Amino acid sequence: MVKTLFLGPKGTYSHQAALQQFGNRTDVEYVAADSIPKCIEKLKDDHTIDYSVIPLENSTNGQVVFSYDLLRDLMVEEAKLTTEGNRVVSSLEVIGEQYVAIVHCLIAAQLIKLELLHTYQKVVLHSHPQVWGQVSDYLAHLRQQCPHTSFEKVDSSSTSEAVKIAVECQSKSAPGVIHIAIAGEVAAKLNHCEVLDYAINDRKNNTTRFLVLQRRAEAAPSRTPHQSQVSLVSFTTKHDDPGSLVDVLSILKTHSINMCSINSRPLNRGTQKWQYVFFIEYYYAEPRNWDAFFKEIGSVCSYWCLWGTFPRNERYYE
Ligand SMILES: O=C(O)C(=O)C[C@]1(C(=O)O)C=C[C@@H](O)C=C1
Repeated sequence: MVKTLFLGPKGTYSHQAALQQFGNRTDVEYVAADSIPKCIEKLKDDHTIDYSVIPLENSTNGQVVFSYDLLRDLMVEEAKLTTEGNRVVSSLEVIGEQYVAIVHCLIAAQLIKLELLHTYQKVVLHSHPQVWGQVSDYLAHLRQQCPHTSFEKVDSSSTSEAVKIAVECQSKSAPGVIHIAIAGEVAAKLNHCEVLDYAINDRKNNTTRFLVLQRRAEAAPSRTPHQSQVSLVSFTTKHDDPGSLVDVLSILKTHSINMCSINSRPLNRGTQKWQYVFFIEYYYAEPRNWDAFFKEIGSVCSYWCLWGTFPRNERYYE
């Protein structure tokens, strides 16, 4: 048996991503983690775990910063331990990606007509913080429909956990207060709840991208990427050098490598502010001189980490 971690409990979109990655295998045990950091920490430290699935970005409201910050912290932490020059050889590597269609629903313990929501004094909404930016227009409209109702948002560790919490809170709530979770339909079914409204995300093609990670195999063959593969690299520049970021990106251009994403997160190093870790992803059409490419990257970065090279999931193009 192999074990994969996902942000639980069952019924989360992360659970769906893990099922998509391993679903047709019969030798996989799905282990729910109660936070995104635990998905990384347990994979790193618990060698009975083989894989982990974490959300990375959403097509409506962008980066899942919790995950980017975990990769940043791991690179900074391991820069002190495992480097070849200024290349950080991280203990984890990315081996795949999954795309999950996000279809949010309004979910409650008991069925009520949406048009009666305005009769409540208070609506308490529960969901994962990444969700609020995916349903902001919908919630603004809902508030307009309920001018005398107060609304409160409560963050939870995941969408499916939000459903469980809404049910627990409802059983103890005062009259006139209703607890509603925003999650997927599977989470409603698993918790025997009612869907009050369906597909409430502001953008109907709302999709979240997930990364699949494993511990880096000690003697990992340095993967020379093949066509339609993607590489994820994080790096810090020599901040005070003018054009230091351009120096890194121009190496991609020199080697005719196409960057398909760039993100940054605060470096949070000591008391210095406004310094960043950059994350880039790239792919290319023909094989490259990777040794030369990596040598040049290393020459202009403070330190850098190749998180992995993995097949481009065809759902990227949908
Ligand atoms: O809470 C879940 O269901 C998750 O899988 C986490 C997560 C996220 O962190 O982005 C994944 C997809 C959605 O965008 C909402 C939440």
